[in-house]
Amino acid sequence: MRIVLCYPVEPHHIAQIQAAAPDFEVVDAGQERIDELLPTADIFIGHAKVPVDWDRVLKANRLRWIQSSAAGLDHCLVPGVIDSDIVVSSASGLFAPQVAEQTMTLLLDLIRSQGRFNRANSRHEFIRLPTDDLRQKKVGIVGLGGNGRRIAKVLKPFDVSIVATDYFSFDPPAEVERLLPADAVDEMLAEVDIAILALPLNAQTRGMFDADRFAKMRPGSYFINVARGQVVVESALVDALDSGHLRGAGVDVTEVEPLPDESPLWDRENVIITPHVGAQSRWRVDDTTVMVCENLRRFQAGESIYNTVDKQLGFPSPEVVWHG
Ligand SMILES: NC(=O)c1ccc[n+]([C@@H]2O[C@H](COP(=O)([O-])OP(=O)(O)OC[C@H]3O[C@@H](n4cnc5c(N)ncnc54)[C@H](O)[C@@H]3O)[C@@H](O)[C@H]2O)c1
Ligand SMILES: O=C(O)[C@H](O)COP(=O)(O)O
Repeated sequence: MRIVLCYPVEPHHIAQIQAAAPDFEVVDAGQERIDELLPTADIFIGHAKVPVDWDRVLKANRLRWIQSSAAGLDHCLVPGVIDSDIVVSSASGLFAPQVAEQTMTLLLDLIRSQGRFNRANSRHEFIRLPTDDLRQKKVGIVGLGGNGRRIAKVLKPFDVSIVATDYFSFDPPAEVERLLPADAVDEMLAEVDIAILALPLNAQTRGMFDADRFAKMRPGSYFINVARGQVVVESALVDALDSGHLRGAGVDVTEVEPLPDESPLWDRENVIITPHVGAQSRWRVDDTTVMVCENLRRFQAGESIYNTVDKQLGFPSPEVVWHG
């Protein structure tokens, strides 16, 4: 039995995984050998950044479990995998602390005019501009999973009120005043000053923030995306910024990555861009390995695996999300 992995492990992480699954051969494919080695895997752990020939993997008929090292599963939930018996689990919630910090970075930079100050600083200009305030704002979080909940927890002490939407119905944490169903997103957008996207990319959410949806947002509101760029029709976001309907946007993810040189999102003082670094952390690989080892133990014991997804939905239910 073979585990093939491709997240950036060091030898001590491999030793940890080997100890958790002594009967398995553990092979570090890196990104370079992933396409070659995936058909030989019983378990795959990682996030392939290179094209994978999934037909070949499915034909080999060996793979039993994909443990994604990313929360987003758009890299592996292809139709053949969805229709197969392969179990798929995500890294949902694993990066919640750093995604929440990234959200705060984008939000505070935007509201406190840091984009303008950075540009002025690069010209050695000491300008004093009025800024906006975070306190007393109403925030709407679209997707109250691992990331959304942590964002709510970190935001609340800034004296904001928070509402959210989610696909599932559950008792929200104390920081969230009201949890609405996913299809009430327009109702929520009409009442908030800041919308934060923390939902997965799937067939239902691709292009969900288009011109009609941006028009539902309150005039002068802010938009933050720490989810996936393709949930947004970026030309519609640009139009909403150009018209002044939106006051600003902070994006860690964009429709095309890297963001093309000619994108109108560059060079705007009211847009803060970070290069998809929401999951980055000095502890990322260590934390991932802890979850991987616990899930390996559960897999071998025939117990339920954290973050197992209903493959038709593409995301895990709140009861199984990993909270560290
Ligand atoms: N910027 C980054 O580096 C970064 C890091 C981690 C995750 N992500 C993205 O963020 C997403 C969320 O991550 P997570 O760890 O919180 O995952 P998660 O699975 O814990 O949470 C996703 C939540 O979204 C909800 N949801 C699904 N469809 C919805 C809809 N139409 N409207 C409202 N809610 C909906 C789900 O019910 C779930 O509670 C991931 O799928 C990934 O694409 C980005
Ligand atoms: O979905 C995620 O977990 C993040 O977007 C991280 O993606 P990455 O593996 O490319 O950093």
